[in-house]
Amino acid sequence: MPVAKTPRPAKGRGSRDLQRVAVVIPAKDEQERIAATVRSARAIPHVDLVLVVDDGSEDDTQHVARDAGAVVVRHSHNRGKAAAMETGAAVVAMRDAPGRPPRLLLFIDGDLGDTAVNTAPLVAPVREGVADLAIALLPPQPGAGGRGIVVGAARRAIHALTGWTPTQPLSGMRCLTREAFEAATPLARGWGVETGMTIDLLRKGYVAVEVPCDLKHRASSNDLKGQMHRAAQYRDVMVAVNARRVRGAFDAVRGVRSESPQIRS
Ligand SMILES: O=c1ccn([C@@H]2O[C@H](COP(=O)(O)OP(=O)(O)O[C@H]3O[C@H](CO)[C@@H](O)[C@H](O)[C@H]3O)[C@@H](O)[C@H]2O)c(=O)[nH]1
Ligand SMILES: O=C(O)[C@H](O)COP(=O)(O)O
Repeated sequence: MPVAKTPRPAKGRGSRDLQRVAVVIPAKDEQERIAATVRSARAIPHVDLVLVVDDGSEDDTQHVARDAGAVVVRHSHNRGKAAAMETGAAVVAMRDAPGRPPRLLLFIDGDLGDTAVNTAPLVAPVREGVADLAIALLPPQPGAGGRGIVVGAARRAIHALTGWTPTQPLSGMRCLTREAFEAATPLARGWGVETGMTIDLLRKGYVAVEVPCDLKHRASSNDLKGQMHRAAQYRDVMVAVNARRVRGAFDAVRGVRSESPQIRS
């Protein structure tokens, strides 16, 4: 059984029982699905805050999310998913209560709809100190048109830099401790955020697990829009990876030792 880098307080001494979870939802133009996603996320055990970061939507995402019971903050213009995650984490920190452990952060996408509650299995391994980072493994998605090019590139890069071969390196549904989140900042930009976070945390000795979750999202199809989206994903993943390759080479020259990665699946 893996053990997280940072031990959690023992059960029964009060602290772990007080550990709450904030769901953070970066959302751009998600008015069709955000209400169902928010309502479903509110049903996840230990969640006492559902925060939607409206990333400069041009539709009614912010009002629909608020009406569904979320706390909503908004970027006045679109800044990309990673920036929305950083905004969300900063707002959660402002709302963490003194005397309580900082909330765990559960990042989920805005398009999960009624299946958002099925990210609940990501919380237990982090809350119980089995892992610092729990990443959702999704079942095959109907209508998905990818050929595995971006996924394959991210997977190979993570393996080359950490020794771990993740099954779904781009999966954005992930729960982590506040400490691990801070260790992963500044986040890689845009669509490189998951790949960068996984590399950074494993290199620092944090423990990652992948957990199957029965989720359904709006998968990109094979049309022009889908291909453009994949091209942007590929660009951002490669920027994140190359920055970390360079940093790794610098650290090697300066004699900085990364902790041996703790990897479980
Ligand atoms: O500028 C943007 C674009 C998207 N989003 C939100 O980010 C989430 C993920 O976007 P989506 O369009 O659903 O992306 P996917 O193609 O489904 O992305 C997959 O791959 C991404 C990495 O490339 C991960 O971030 C996602 O979690 C994963 O589902 C959604 O809630 C979006 O509303 C933003 O907040 N800002
Ligand atoms: O559809 C997906 O899984 C992502 O957009 C990545 O695309 P890929 O299948 O080309 O890796």
